Amino acid sequence: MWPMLRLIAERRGMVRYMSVRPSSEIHVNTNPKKVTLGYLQSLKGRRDTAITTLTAYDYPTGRQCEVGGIDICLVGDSLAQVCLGYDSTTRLTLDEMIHHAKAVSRAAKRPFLVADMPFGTYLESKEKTISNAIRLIREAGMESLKLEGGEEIKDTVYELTRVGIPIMAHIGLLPQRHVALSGYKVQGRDASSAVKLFRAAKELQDAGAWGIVLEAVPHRLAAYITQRLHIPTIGIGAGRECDGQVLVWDDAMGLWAGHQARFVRQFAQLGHEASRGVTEYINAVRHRSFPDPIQESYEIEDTQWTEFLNTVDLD
Ligand SMILES: Nc1nc(=O)c2c([nH]1)NC[C@@H]1CN(c3ccc(C(=O)N[C@@H](CCC(=O)O)C(=O)O)cc3)CN21
Ligand SMILES: CC(C)C(=O)C(=O)O
Repeated sequence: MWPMLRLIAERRGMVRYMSVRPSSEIHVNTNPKKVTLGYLQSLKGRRDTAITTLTAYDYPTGRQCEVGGIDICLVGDSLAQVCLGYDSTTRLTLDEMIHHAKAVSRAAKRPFLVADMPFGTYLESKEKTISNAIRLIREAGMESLKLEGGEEIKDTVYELTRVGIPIMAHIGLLPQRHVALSGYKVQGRDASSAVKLFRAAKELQDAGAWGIVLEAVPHRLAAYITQRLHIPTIGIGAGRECDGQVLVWDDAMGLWAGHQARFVRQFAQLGHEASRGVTEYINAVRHRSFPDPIQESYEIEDTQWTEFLNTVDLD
């Protein structure tokens, strides 16, 4: 856009969120080929592009990710809250996760598919963890699994990686531990907790994680971690220096009516649109303008109708 036009548009709030960089310089993967770990790794440290991730919970959201060209579809355990109406992700069962992840994998073929291991499914024993992980890969068609936790879960990450299951780590704000952490709070805001997070990131990388989600950490810390790891970082509330970004589908699309974290930006207002649609539908039904007798209804030929009436009149 011409600088003058941009200025006018900016003043009118039309390009509030547009990058200052001309879009021609931004690398976009238009390759319809399957997103692989190798491709994601190749995006590490790239300044001219970023790994795009959205959560998906069912066939339609998986389909939108597929068609829109999203790199990673995450079947996050936020599923518990945004789709199933539970008050915490800790309520989600493995069977519920598998049921939804299956639907996503039927829809999203090109994106790399990652599912959260639900709370408690990777804590009991090594054997139980591996058999739960195998169900998510075999039954649900997932390609990788995400685990919340710091250096205390590095052995689990190692064991799963060793049997050939690609693992994504997740540090910072850990929603599965919201009770232990006294709520959903930004992590790594003081020097000692920042050190812990940095060390955890390195340990998880050494344990074999192929990538790591950084949730709700100061952007300077996320940038520091990103620069010092050789695996991609995917941020949520972790600033723009991460190798990629992730948002919850319902947050990004304006479908979530509950609490919105500071890091949420709505890229569409589907909730408003759906409310408008419901109201319009109710009005049309009550005013008997729906359905239209020609466009939205079916005919029976006059001769058939007469024959019908003659037949029933005889009864
Ligand atoms: N709709 C939705 N979006 C999410 O991102 C999300 C879920 N649900 N459910 C599971 C977890 C929970 N998450 C959350 C929930 C709340 C905050 C939050 O309110 N954070 C405060 C931080 C305040 C502070 O420590 O200063 C904020 O105001 O951003 C953050 C992440 C992320 N996940
Ligand atoms: C917010 C993302 C990273 C997540 O873990 C989830 O959707 O559960």
